[in-house]
Amino acid sequence: MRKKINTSVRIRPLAGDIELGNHINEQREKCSLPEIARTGTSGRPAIQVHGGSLSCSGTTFNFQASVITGEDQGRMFLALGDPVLSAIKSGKNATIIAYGQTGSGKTHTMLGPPGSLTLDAVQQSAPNCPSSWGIFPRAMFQILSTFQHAKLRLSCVEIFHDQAYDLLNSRSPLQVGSKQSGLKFSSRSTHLSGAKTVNGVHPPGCRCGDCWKEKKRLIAERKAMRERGEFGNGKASHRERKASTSLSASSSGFATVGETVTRINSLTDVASLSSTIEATRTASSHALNDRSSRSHCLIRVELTSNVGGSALKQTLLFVDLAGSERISKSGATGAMAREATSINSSLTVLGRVIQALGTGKPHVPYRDSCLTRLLRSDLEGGAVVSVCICVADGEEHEDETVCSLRFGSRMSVVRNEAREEIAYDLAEEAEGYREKLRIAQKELAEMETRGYGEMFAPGSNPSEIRSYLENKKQLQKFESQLLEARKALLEAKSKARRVGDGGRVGELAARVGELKQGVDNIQGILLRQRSIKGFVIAPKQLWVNKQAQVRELIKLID
Ligand SMILES: Nc1ncnc2c1ncn2[C@@H]1O[C@H](COP(=O)(O)OP(=O)(O)OP(=O)(O)O)[C@@H](O)[C@H]1O
Repeated sequence: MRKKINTSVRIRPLAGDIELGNHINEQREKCSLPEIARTGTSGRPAIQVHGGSLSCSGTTFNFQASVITGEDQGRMFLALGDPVLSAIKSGKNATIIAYGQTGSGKTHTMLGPPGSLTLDAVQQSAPNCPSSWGIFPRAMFQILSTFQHAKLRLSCVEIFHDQAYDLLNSRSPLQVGSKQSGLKFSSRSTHLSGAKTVNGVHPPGCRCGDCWKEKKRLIAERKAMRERGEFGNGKASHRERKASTSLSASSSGFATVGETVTRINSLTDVASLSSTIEATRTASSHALNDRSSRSHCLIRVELTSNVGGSALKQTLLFVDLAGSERISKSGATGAMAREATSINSSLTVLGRVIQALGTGKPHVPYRDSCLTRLLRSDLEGGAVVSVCICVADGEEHEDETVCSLRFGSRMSVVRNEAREEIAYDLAEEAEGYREKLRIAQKELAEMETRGYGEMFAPGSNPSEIRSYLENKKQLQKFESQLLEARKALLEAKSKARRVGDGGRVGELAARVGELKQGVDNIQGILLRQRSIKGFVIAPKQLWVNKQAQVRELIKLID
């Protein structure tokens, strides 16, 4: 049966309320909202809640939503997390999306306040879940205790300037592939025919006559190899390619390819991965938020359980969107203003997608942004979807609040039908993936011998090559040290808040600063080395795609 998307509204208390502590919000929840909210706050409240409806700036919204005010993360989880857990128990996938203007509390709701997802917090609240934690870690806490024999794996992707990055692998860029065509890549080469060659080698994606002939020859050779049985039977192989290498063969839409996937066995793993995400995700400070996320963050958890000897794979997706932002209010300039424009335009596309789904339009513009491409299968019935609209109370936010509530009201009329996932033989599936991996690795090696990977132009200075490779290694080392130092700083800050003593915070903050400087320096040197004409020849798109496919298959077999 097609069900409406479960919508909740979370009202971030006025700034004064947050500073004064929980007791104000407790009173506020018990009493009639507007009057009590006016006491002891720095701003004036703008949102009124009357039974099931909300009004702001003269506009009333009657969509059926649970309205949560105050700082209590447990109540928020009851409204949003519970439907998700029931979906998982009934064999379906689940998705939770946090939407709202910048600073309205999306990250607070989805993950928790800055620096709260630490090992220190886990130890202090054991055996319970830390009270400040948001929906994602709370859901993991529940799943770890309910599905004790299930295998849990997590990956995390951020979308920044419409490009996907792997947050568990130093923000390395990720390809987005179509699930229906076995995660084939949708990106097209932008190089035009007649592109200049560098020392006789053609640039990636070159479409000149010679490259076109070479491509045709490669295709013919691969076909011949398949017919000779080296890549398996031709017809079967074609069918296999048609069947998706993604999680579910029947699913439509797009997915990132080859991102890092990490096992979760305990709440400690959840805290450790969450602090990696917090330390790696792109964030900056502006007038409306000290730590504003500049990217959309998609945390995907894969749960594999044993059902009568077969494996049932389900996914939970937690989406913390970047906030819509009025540049005049946030005061963003330069790169930050460009980030805001990119965030706003991807949210506009999401709005158009929701509008089209809600009004039953035949065309839904999923392809217009990376975010909507990745959410497509979930919105189309791949998952039970819940949305949390985050709004910030206060007259100064009225316009943005009305916009967010409008989005919520459009979202609340969208109906989708989440299918139950089917259990299947995991060993048989892994066998199929192994065969595909063998073929993909062979093709990758073949491409490398033909010079499709990153390489140095013939005749390059050997000492320059050595220094370039050394710098690349050094960058990796510095990046992992920076991540560890950032995580240690989060832990130290959490401990300092608890015991009221700064301890090693200053020392660690200085270390983070030094390492960041080191990373920036090496990145600058590498950029200069890469820009020496004809020194490094960038890998061809075909090779990049094949490499991502190999990583994806390894991930699926694991
Ligand atoms: N309900 C709440 N109770 C207490 N504090 C809150 C609440 N919501 C948000 N905050 C605090 O407000 C600040 C901004 O919140 P947060 O960073 O989650 O906003 P955001 O919507 O994710 O912003 P952006 O889109 O800029 O990333 C944080 O310090 C957060 O802890």
